[in-house]
Amino acid sequence: MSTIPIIDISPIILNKFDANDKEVVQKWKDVSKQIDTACRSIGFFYVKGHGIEDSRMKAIEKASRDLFNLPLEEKNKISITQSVNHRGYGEFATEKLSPDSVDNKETFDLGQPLALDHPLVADSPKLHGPNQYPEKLGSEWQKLVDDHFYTMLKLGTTILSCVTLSLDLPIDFFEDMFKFPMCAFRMIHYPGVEQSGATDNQGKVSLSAGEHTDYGCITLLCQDTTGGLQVGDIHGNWINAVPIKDTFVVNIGDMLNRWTNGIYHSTPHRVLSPKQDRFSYVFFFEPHYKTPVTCLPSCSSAENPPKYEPILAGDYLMSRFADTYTYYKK
Ligand SMILES: O=C(O)CCC(=O)C(=O)O
Ligand SMILES: [Fe+2]
Repeated sequence: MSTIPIIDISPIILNKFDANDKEVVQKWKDVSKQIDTACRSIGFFYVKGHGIEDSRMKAIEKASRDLFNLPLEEKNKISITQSVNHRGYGEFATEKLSPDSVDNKETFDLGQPLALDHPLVADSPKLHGPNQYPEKLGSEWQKLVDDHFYTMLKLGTTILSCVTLSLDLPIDFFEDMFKFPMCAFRMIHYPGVEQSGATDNQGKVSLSAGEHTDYGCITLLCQDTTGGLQVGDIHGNWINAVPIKDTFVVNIGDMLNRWTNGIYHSTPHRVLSPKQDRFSYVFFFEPHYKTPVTCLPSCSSAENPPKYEPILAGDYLMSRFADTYTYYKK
């Protein structure tokens, strides 16, 4: 059975990349190699030594409980179904990660707030623009989640730099593409259910998030101590991505799989129905809408020609959302 590697990224968190410092370059290469190996095999890894403080994650946990504890009427004032750019609160039964079942979860999505007159918003209003915040929780709440967005953006950028190094691309290759990104920070609440661990009469286990692959580039997940995330390996086994203190679970999404011509694996995963309420905090790391996702220069050869048609990153995400969100089909 495969295992999900734990990668200590502290050497690169503590040493900013500097092409003129051989020792530092070697540290970056060592960490990048481990990340690259995981991306080419199981497509999932844990990162530790990431520098994000436990106190921050505790504050985020409280912020998420405060949000989900609000009355439904209050939460629905900022419903994602009323948002033109996919931000805000998602009620139960809003999302279907697998076509077989509706997910048993509620969500809150937030991105980089851009003013309506920003050129990217004028051009691509479906995934760029303002956020919706719960008015009742005030400006402190808003500041905390906005700050967290930028903290996670920085971590995502660091991991992408490792990918850049591993794939022999110029170090600034992705820089402009991620300046005004479509990244989303998402809080998820899965309620505890009685049938946790049970199977139906066809032997199917009870799920709160159906089997799926992620749509974007890189996903960074912080989960509480409940457990339930499972990752599919190439042998058809489900591996438990058990909660490990002070780590993020990182995985590759379909967009990076396309970009790398299938070299990096976007791996199916799912969430078992928990016995008790479970909370997770996910950062989806994506470039701006107009980014052309075209086979990366180092990922094709005469024997391995590009497998996928070029597509704009935003068009790709939108096509995947259309398959997932029940409200998009109204
Ligand atoms: O909550 C989790 O552990 C996983 C969530 C997930 O896979 C997703 O939202 O794409
Ligand atoms: Fe996922």
